[in-house]
Amino acid sequence: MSIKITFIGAGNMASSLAGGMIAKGMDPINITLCDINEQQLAQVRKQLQVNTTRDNINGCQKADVVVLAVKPQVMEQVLAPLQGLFQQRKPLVLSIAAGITLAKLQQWLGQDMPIVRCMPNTPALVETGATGLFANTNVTATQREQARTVMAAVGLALWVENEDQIDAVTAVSGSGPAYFFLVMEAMVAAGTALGLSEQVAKQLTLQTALGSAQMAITSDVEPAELRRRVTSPGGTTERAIGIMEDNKLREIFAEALQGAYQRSKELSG
Ligand SMILES: NC(=O)C1=CN([C@@H]2O[C@H](COP(=O)(O)OP(=O)(O)OC[C@H]3O[C@@H](n4cnc5c(N)ncnc54)[C@H](O)[C@@H]3O)[C@@H](O)[C@H]2O)C=CC1
Ligand SMILES: O=C(O)[C@@H]1CCC=N1
Repeated sequence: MSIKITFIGAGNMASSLAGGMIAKGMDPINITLCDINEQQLAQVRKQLQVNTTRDNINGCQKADVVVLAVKPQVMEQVLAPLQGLFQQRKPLVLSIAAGITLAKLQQWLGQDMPIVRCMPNTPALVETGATGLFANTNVTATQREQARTVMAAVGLALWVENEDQIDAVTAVSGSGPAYFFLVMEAMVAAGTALGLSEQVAKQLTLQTALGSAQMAITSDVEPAELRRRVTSPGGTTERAIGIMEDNKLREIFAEALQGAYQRSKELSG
């Protein structure tokens, strides 16, 4: 990939995406990260050997693709000074901000800008990210492929059918790693309470998470059936799953994801 990519914002997500792209073979010389925080820039320079700048306009001068990776709350003020340059150069803009609609981005950058809303997640850092994408009508077929290729460099990249589904993607996979990390935390704590050392409980938990995901991904069988195969009648799993069902685990997930979906909508203001 010899396209030039600039990230506005050099935080968690930008460094995960840039790190994943470099791990996939992209030359860091073609990657620029912009941030107002010099410490943040020093860290990514050291970690990734990318170009960095505190000047967003300067950082976007040569970019073919600009990834908007600042918090949704500051997006409007960050984009205002960039509108002139973007109108001249028309780079492909990928926004990863939760809840910021294409309508808002077009209002801030120009109605004719090619923009793709993307919702990645942090496992992009280890090339196992999951991203949902939706493009506005200014994006050409070549640019669609460019956007997909950028995100596919760090994992699964899927187009969704309409913009509303990006909020659902945010609830499922954007925020999703945090749900699994919480489950890991809870299992390690519970295993430790049962007498295992924290280190052993952690290793067993993480390997179990990895193995379960691997099985679910590679098998033709549905997760529900894989679960049943672990659950011997009258056995230990049945007892544990029964307690989870009695405590309404499914309802908790339904409510939690509905909350994330609603919050994604609220962030669009
Ligand atoms: N963290 C996650 O798991 C995911 C986050 N997102 C989205 O990614 C975006 C970034 O999130 P994080 O990386 O977690 O946030 P972060 O807080 O780690 O990074 C944001 C960076 O933007 C910088 N910044 C603030 N004002 C700036 C300006 N005027 N010019 C340049 N840089 C500026 C901050 O200094 C900070 O380093 C958000 O919009 C979020 O909704 C999307 C998917 C997953
Ligand atoms: O929590 C958030 O708002 C962002 C979006 C998805 C993951 N992190």
